[in-house]
Order: sequence, then structure tokens, then C-alpha cells
Amino acid sequence: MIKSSNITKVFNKNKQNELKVLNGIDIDIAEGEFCTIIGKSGSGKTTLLKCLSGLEKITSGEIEVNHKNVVHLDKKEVNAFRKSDIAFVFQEYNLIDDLTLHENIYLEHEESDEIEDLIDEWDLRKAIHLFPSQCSGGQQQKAAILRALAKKAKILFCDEPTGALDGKSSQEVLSVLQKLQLKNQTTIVLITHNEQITKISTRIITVHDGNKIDEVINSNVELVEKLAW
Ligand SMILES: Nc1ncnc2c1ncn2[C@@H]1O[C@H](COP(=O)(O)OP(=O)(O)OP(=O)(O)O)[C@@H](O)[C@H]1O
Repeated sequence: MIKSSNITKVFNKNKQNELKVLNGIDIDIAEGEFCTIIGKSGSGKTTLLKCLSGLEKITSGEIEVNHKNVVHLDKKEVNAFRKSDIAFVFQEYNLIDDLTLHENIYLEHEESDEIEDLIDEWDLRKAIHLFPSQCSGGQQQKAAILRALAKKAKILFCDEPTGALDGKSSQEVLSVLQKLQLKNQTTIVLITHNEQITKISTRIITVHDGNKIDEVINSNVELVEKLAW
């Protein structure tokens, strides 16, 4: 489903401030997996996620996602791929400032009962017609996750999707992600600093200084509801 071979990423290549951030990473994630990427701040996790999802161009190597080689797509093809194959939850939410949370969530997709139910379950209704600047970080993060879920993509990339959420909200969000994985076979690749999330993952990849230094297949995956948050 998501396969990378020896990918490298160098920012500002051949300039004074050249920075090698990925040093040749191989990844092979099957359909329906819940894969977490962990590692210290600055180790290259976000860059890796952006490269795997086609948001950032790699310097060398190959990436195949959903049977498409995403490295050699032209701009139009990359846009089509991003629109149809994947959804991305950004660490900084990336909501549009002058649209309400509701407008952000349904920017590209029709209103749906599933999303409306989650707006209620996640206690977002009271903020739904406010602009991002009028909302808490947690409310913005929930809206960013709902915008990604509204796409119903087969692959979901999430960069610290519970970073701004308290324990209860984290559990609610992760429970929805786990259901998508278990029932719809959605493939989830998620960056986290939260140890708990590794327990609900099928695969845990550790990145350090741009290298994959560890990979664990978890044969004892827990249900979100069974964990104490
Ligand atoms: N667009 C860019 N231009 C230049 N350098 C960049 C760019 N994006 C990231 N970097 C650098 O790449 C390195 C890795 O950053 P990255 O955001 O991938 O790390 P991370 O592991 O996700 O960190 P965190 O856990 O703090 O989010 C950092 O040194 C960062 O400054």
C-alpha cells in the first residue's frame, strides 16, 4: 500500500544552508495497517510523512502509494492523487482563517450524517460556526481531523493529531480512527509523541536523525476503549 525505497530528502541542496533530513528510508506498510512513527523532535518525522504523501518532493529514492509511483507524477497528477487517494491531518491544522470550522470541514466534500454525528460526539457543535482564530487549539484540531475524515480516503496521514487534545478527546478521536482501520481497512500513518498510541498500532517505526532505527510489528494490538487515558 505504502512503500518507500531508500528515500532521501535534502533541503536547500547545494546552498550554504543545505540540510539532509532523510538518509535513505525503506518503508513497507500494508493496506489496513495502523502505523505510528515516533522519534525525537527534529528527527525528520513530518518530512517523512509529507514525502510519503506526495506533499514534499524527495531528493532520491522511490515511493509507491496505492499502486502509484508518486515520485514521477507531474504537478497535475500529484494534485489528483492528493485529492482522491489520501487525506492529511497537519500538525498546525492548516485551516483557512476566513472560513468557519463548518466551512473548513466541508470545503471539498458534501455534508454527511457521519461527520455531523462526530461534531456532536466530539463536543464541537458550539464552535462550529466560529472562525479558527476564535477557537481553542483542540477545537481547531478536531475540525482539521473531521475535514480529513470527510474525504473518506483509503489512506490517512496524521501528524500529531491529538497534540492539542486532552485525554478524553484523544480517546474519542483515536477510537474513530481505529474503527476506520478495523472496519473500513483504512490505512493510517500517524506521527505521535504519545506512548499510548503505539499500543493501538500494528507497526511502530522509530526515526532518529533521518534514519529508520527501529521497526516493531505489534501482534498484541489493544482497543482504544481498553486503554486508560
Ligand atoms: N521546508 C524546510 N526547509 C528547511 N528545513 C526544513 C524544512 N522542513 C523541515 N526542515 C528541517 O528538517 C528537520 C526535521 O524536521 P521535521 O519537522 O521533519 O522533524 P520532526 O521529527 O517532525 O519534528 P517535531 O517532532 O518537532 O515535529 C529539522 O531540522 C527542520 O528544521
